[in-house]
Amino acid sequence: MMARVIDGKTHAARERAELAQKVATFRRVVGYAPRLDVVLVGDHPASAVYVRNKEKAREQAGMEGRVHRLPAETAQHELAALVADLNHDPNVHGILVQLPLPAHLDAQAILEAIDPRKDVDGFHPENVGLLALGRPRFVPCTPLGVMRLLKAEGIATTGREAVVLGRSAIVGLPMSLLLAARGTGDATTTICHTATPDPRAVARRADLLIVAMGRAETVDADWIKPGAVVIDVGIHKRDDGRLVGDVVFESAARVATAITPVPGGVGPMTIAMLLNNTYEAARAALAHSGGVGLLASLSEEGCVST
Ligand SMILES: Nc1nc(=O)c2c([nH]1)NC[C@@H]1CN(c3ccc(C(=O)N[C@@H](CCC(=O)O)C(=O)O)cc3)C=[N+]21
Repeated sequence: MMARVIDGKTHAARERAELAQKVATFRRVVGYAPRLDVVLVGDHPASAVYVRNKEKAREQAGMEGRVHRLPAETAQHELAALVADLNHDPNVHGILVQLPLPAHLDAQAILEAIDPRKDVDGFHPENVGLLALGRPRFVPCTPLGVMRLLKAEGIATTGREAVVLGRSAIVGLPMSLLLAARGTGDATTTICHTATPDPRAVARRADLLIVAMGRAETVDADWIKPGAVVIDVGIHKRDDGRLVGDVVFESAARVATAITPVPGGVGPMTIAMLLNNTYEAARAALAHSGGVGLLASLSEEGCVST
């Protein structure tokens, strides 16, 4: 029996359509649209593609935004100055600095310079801390997208064994926090990383296996308990141009009960969640600036946060 293939593209399209409705109402009631500004430094080829995809999705959702393209040799203080400008611009609700940054720049310092209330990536230490404490504000888009995908597919996590392969700050760590969180994942959650002696043996215990190790086509059928759900967060371009994940899809799909493909799995959900976070940032900014009456009108129109 081949696994069911989880269609992230369709789920993401539905998420974006629902968001577009909320954005249209927001614009009508409040008089402007949520705005996401993206900062792209240099000409990393994959980043250029991702940023273009984000732009397309943002426009389709009816949201405002700009892309700030800076040359690869931009200095730390120049990038920091742009971030400060965006922090202070009341028309900008969400800020995303595309990673990776060129090697001479200190990415951590830049991420910490972003106003945490505009940090729609959820990478600022304040937002990571809130998530760790079970009081999430902005949750990183990829793990949030995975949780939405599981929910939409009717895949329960409560009381199940979840294994996360990878402990990165942008995927593995927040993914583990969400899976373990009370009232969110409620799963028994294990993290495997580069110091785990036998990650395959641990992976094989998983009812739900999240693969985010950043190594092309590494996890095959031998890593998977029969009937497990497999979520592949990896994305790599092979020499022949083909996109692949961290999972050997054909092999894994023979053992799993459901699996995400690459492309068309987690990636499209990531972008949809980025736009959702930006909408929430705009709502929160409105509340903060005393737009209580307008917020009430939004709620009456059914635009409640989820
Ligand atoms: N500050 C920051 N925030 C990010 O969220 C961020 C980042 N930097 N740097 C790079 C990674 C990667 N990432 C992806 C988003 C969408 C797809 C996506 O839509 N993938 C499509 C295919 C895209 C293609 O055709 O190349 C798919 O999987 O179907 C992939 C990868 C966000 N990232």
